[in-house]
Amino acid sequence: MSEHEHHHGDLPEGAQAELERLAECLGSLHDPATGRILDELDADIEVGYEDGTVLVGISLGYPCVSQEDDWRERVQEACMPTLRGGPLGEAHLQFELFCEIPTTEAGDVPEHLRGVKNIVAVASGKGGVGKSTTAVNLALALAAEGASVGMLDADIYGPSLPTMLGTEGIRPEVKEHKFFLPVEAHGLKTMSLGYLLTEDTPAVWRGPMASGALNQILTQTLWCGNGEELDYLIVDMPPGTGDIQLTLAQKTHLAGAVIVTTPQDLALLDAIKGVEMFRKVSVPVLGIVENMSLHTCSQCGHTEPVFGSGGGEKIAADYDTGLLGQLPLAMSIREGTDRGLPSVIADPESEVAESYREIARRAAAEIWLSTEEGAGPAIEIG
Ligand SMILES: Nc1ncnc2c1ncn2[C@@H]1O[C@H](COP(=O)(O)OP(=O)(O)OP(=O)(O)O)[C@@H](O)[C@H]1O
Repeated sequence: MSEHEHHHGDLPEGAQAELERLAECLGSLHDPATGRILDELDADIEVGYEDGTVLVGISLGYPCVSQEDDWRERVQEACMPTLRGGPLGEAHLQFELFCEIPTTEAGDVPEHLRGVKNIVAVASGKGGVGKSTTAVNLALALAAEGASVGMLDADIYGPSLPTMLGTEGIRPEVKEHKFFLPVEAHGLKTMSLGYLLTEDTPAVWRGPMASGALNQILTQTLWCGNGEELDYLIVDMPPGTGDIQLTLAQKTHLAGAVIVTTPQDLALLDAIKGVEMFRKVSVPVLGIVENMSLHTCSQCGHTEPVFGSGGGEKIAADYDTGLLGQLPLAMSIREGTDRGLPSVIADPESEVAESYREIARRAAAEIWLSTEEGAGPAIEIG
């Protein structure tokens, strides 16, 4: 992410006070991902003046490049009434949005995880609810919003990442006889048990071998070489809330967890177990994603809640967490992951892709809130 520039210029008379008023107006802008105003956030607001141009910069703690035009419009709207008729009334307004991704402090970070700023688990109480599909689209959406992202497929029962990203058959390179190098795909750094287990691995061996192999890829994947950083590492957890999941949650120094559920009652009960599991190990639950919540008939366009409605919202309220978003049961979502092109990259302009990006911004904004609680905004004028 780019560094802030500092702007100085010869200020017309009365301009300093004008810039201060502008900064004040900007502080009351609403941030859609957190639902708070900038004054309540640890957002940096910079207001400057140079050669007939008023320069405004806002820096947020989650990736959101797709939102720059929207912010520009709102900044213009907020500033114009103040500027009009004042000493800077003739000035142009130039706006830039910055994203500065915070780091979740994780105590003693092992060598292979150094440089990974935030590890996020995507979990579900039971299998088949679309956890892996959500995880891969979330990872791609964070990357589309400007973050550097890795994805670890820790689903020992059915590693699906290679299929979802079209990387089947690739074997990770090994560095210094010690580390696996992640496999790059669609801008993500990825690692999966699927790269290590072959089709010939006998089914009876899969369980025990898989947990050994999982331990190996957890401790031996070199996510960041040469001083690079990774903003987010998304971990696709094995489904369920048993010992494996609990150990994994404890071992991976998580910044937070996203729980995926369908609106069916049973899946919801399982989702509650998921929320409780992460609470037990003090991992913040970033929110709930309700998957397959509506079905749009491809024939007539009619939309209906096949598995019931409002469930995700209810757990979110009952368990003091947020509903990050809802995804419809859509053929395009399944087809995308089946052919190695998840919705976010197959059709970035689609409503589904926008839903995933919104979920990504909200989840990342929750991490920002949990790392910066109570810090307050920094305002620079000059
Ligand atoms: N919103 C959706 N609409 C249509 N199909 C979906 C949707 N979400 C997921 N699917 C499909 O449902 C199937 C199961 O999804 P996925 O593998 O993501 O679930 P999972 O919860 O990770 O399962 P597992 O427990 O096997 O790991 C896949 O074929 C996937 O393409």
